[in-house]
Amino acid sequence: MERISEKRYPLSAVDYKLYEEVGEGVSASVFRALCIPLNEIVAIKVLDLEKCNNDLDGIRREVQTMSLIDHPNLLRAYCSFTAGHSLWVVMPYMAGGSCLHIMKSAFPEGFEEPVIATVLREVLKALVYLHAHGHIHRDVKAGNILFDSNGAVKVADFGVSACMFDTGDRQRSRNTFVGTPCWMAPEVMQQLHGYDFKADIWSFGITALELAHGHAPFSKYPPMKVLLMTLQNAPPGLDYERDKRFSKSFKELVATCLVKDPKKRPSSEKLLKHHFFKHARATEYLGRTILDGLAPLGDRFKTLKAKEADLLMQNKALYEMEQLSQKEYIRGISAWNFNLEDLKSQAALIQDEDMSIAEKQDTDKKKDISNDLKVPVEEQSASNHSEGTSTLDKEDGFNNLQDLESSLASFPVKPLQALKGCFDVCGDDDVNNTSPRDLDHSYGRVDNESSGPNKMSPQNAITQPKKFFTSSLQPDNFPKKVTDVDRDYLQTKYPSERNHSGPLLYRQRKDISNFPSVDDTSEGAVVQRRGRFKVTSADPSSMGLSNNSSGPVAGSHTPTPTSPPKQNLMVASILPSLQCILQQNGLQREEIIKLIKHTEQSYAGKNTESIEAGAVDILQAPPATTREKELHLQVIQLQQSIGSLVDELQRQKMKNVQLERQLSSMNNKIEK
Ligand SMILES: Nc1ncnc2c1ncn2[C@@H]1O[C@H](COP(=O)(O)OP(=O)(O)OP(=O)(O)O)[C@@H](O)[C@H]1O
Repeated sequence: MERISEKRYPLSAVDYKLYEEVGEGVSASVFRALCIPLNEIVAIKVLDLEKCNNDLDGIRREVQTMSLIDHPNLLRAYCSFTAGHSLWVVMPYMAGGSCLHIMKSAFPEGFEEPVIATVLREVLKALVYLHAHGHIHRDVKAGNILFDSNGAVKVADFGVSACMFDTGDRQRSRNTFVGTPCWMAPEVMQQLHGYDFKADIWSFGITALELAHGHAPFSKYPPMKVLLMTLQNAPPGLDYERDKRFSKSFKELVATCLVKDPKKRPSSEKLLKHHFFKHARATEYLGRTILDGLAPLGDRFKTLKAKEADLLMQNKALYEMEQLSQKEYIRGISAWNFNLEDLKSQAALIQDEDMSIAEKQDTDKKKDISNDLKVPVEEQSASNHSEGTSTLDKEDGFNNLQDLESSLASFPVKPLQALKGCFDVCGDDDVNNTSPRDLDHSYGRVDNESSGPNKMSPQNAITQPKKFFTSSLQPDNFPKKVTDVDRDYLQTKYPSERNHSGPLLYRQRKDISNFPSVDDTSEGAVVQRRGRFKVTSADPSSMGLSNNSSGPVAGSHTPTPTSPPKQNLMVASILPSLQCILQQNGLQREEIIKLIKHTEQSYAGKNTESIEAGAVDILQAPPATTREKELHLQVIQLQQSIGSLVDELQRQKMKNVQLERQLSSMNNKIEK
């Protein structure tokens, strides 16, 4: 066991000389530095306290944990002090950088098995220590595994770690949603019964896959989708076909960790005895195999930053979006804390196009996806048989939400079906061809602003963009330009890149704004803030909808805080349906008006005399010429279409009325 250093590190900024930047996190930059009195190279994490908002408690916790730990595989803090508006945390300098950075720089397809075994064994030793001391790390991932110049491994980032022996607020924090979605254990997402150190074992399993492939499973999907996939799909794993290069014992190790039931996962201590670790070597092996030949950390960091800037510049739109959202998002991924029901209602609004985009972008990863998503449970870990097995229907992407749909079965028109109908009305191109600027406008982050369609000017479109569906602002074509490795890095650094949580909402808004009978589409004021997510409320009247219409995301009604979650979900889902029906009605009405105009014009143009005379009924007087006969036929056809459209309109109106009644009675029930 490493002894806590007897050296006394100075507690004043003047005693340190900052060199180049070697890393960047949520609200911190990490610098290589010289501790002048000790003549020692250290790393200093400089946290801008002003940017940390209210998270001083989290910072205090991280620094406290970092100072107290005493294990060779955990990155400890030598000391910390404030300097102006910053907090400086002095720690050992890890010249190799993070595992994620190394993969990005030199191993985009992942590492060989002996490297993986060696790294994972070291990480596991750190977890054994942490768990034995009552800590859950909660953010185990390649980005938090650091190497020194000799290949020694240290797990970093205790920003979100929790102590299992805590009481009060901190104990409660273990019932919150913390971690990074791709690495996050299902029980952490569910927040039903809290979680324990087994959550780290899940993240450890995901990290194993990350090291094997160069990216975490599901990393190409938006965070909300990752959550749903993790909860509802069979756990990811190494595939016997695709991952031939890996041993059976590695596959078993991964399968053992990625069991949805935390009780069935082994403890870190037990896992350390797994026969897979027989493949592990001394850490010097890492120095030789993965660190040798790499540029100095500062240069690599600069290169990655430049590459990242390049990627962002390639898609200026993305750049603009990220300017607005990255800090919040990055903060968000390490400290998610929001309500799963909100999440589900937002996820219900995800159209599955990201799936097809991802596939288009990355055809050779198709198998990957099918393995991750569609491999029958039997092919996964045997222990996972009883776990979630739903496959993802790429046609509509809605069977993730079967429970939602069935809960709405009592409605005359199932909302999700109505939504599908809406998609038919609004083509994909509408979304894909729309500039991100338009997207901004359509999302209209115009809290407290009454904004009709034509009021969505660039000036007023974004007033509070950061936390609001960050990623839905991403242009759909961005992933095409990003490789798997880039993707993973960006997923960590700019995780919203793939988050297309908004197209449906966008479409609805856009369509409504084009719809003449809906007066105003102003975006609602934010009424609830759950972590990075906001629940919005629009003025119902401004939506041109009944007061009973409701829906936390697309909608017009503040959910009753005391409502049972399922009812909230139902209420949340009705509004989009109503909007769709209204849109359809509107479109049909427009059609009818056009047809009537067309009919009148034809009639007026070709039968001026008859009309002027007002005596001849075009339908009764037999047409004289062939042309007249044609026109006559046309008029009859047009009248027939008008008739059927009017019928359809009536039907839709009836449905509207029924839905509104249902909604109103539901609201009454909820209020009771
Ligand atoms: N001691 C160190 N030596 C060398 N590089 C480091 C050290 N500590 C951190 N880094 C680099 O700086 C990056 C950011 O540091 P860190 O993860 O601590 O910040 P953070 O704000 O907690 O980030 P996040 O919450 O996004 O994981 C790391 O990913 C790593 O590449």
